Amino acid sequence: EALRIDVVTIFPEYLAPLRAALLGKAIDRGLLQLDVHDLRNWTHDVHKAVDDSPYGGGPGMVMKPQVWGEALDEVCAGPTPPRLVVPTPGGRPFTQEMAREYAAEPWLVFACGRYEGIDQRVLDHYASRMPVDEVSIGDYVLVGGEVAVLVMVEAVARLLPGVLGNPASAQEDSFSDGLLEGPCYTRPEVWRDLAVPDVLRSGNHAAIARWRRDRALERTFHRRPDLLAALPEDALDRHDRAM
Ligand SMILES: Nc1c(O)cccc1[N+](=O)[O-]
Repeated sequence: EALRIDVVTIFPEYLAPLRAALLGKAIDRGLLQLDVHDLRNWTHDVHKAVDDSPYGGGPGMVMKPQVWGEALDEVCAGPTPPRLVVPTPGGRPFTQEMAREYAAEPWLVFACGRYEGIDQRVLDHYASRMPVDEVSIGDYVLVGGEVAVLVMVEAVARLLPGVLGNPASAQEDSFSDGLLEGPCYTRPEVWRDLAVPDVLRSGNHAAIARWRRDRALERTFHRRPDLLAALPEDALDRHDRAM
């Protein structure tokens, strides 16, 4: 059963890249189904208003509950409800583990908020009818949720059987040891006076594995010490610790 994805947004054209390249082919092959809906289709005024000023004052505008209610009632209609995913800076961090969870779902609906966000009552109302996840892809300020949906759909779709040539699980293993990927090289042996590290051309597979792990530990230590701290006690051997 192909994963079904619906996206509701005021900028449907922002989701066009999902129909290009690898993901476009996966859609053509029926590995996933993507439908993008313009939220303004559920407005009834001449200005197609989707937002209004915030109760309590403050800058910016808030997206109106009525419009979202009519849109999601229609988009989420079906015998079994979807999982509703709302990208927002105040959400739970999106992780590879969540991508795996989502790839196992039959139906995901993404609600893209703009402005200061969607009236909270929309999330509260739908939480009584289906799972609602408020999810963040990172601690920086975007203009809306559309780009976050591109990120999440790519991370999820690549896990679906048949989407990638070689099964994604192999690449995911690079995360499974909890370290960052180290440097990689290919031909030529020397490029602009920079040579490939000798060990990688030595054919000594034990030395190569050791060198690669050392580079991964070094990089993780310098760029993501939080990942090192999160490693299980027995993940690092004596040599690792001496790095
Ligand atoms: N960070 C952010 C935002 O500023 C607006 C919408 C969604 C997100 N996010 O998913 O991380």
